[in-house]
Amino acid sequence: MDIAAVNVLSYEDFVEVFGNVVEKCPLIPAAVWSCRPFVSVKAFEAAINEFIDALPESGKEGILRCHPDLAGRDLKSGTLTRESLEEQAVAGMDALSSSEAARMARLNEEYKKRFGFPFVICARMNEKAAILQQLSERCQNERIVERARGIEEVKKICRLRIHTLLLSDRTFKL
Ligand SMILES: NC(=O)N[C@H]1NC(=O)NC1=O
Repeated sequence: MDIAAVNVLSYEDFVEVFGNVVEKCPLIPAAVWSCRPFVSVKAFEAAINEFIDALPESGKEGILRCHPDLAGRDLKSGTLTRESLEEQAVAGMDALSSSEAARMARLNEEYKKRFGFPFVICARMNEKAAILQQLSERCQNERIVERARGIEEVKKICRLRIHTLLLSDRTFKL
């Protein structure tokens, strides 16, 4: 699917296709639909980023809170979204040793307790060891720094999800 095909989608189809480009936040593509026509995929991504940037800080934290923990409860219970499951598998989150899993769980809890939102990182752009290291380092940051950092990671995840959808056969058939 190219940007011309994206631009002619009804809002129902648009939200069906792009509804989870920001994890569990279909409101974002639903809002951005009215910015069409997009001149390019980059412009589509920019419209989403601008919408996110214009949110109050509480809204940005809300976006972060819609993300499942890495190697967390949803992965164990099989309730991750399709996108998140794929991303976590690429980063090896479904194949942690028991000591890695224990460390991840402990640091995820420490992070959430400190900031009030979960640790978010673009799993497709990081390997297991880098994720654990970043989680440990980012636990030391200030809350404002982490909120901004998490949102930048959300944008990276979103960009990769859009690219995957535009390349996939499923989207093309719509
Ligand atoms: N917590 C967190 O980073 N979650 C995610 N990261 C990612 O790439 N996909 C996710 O669901």
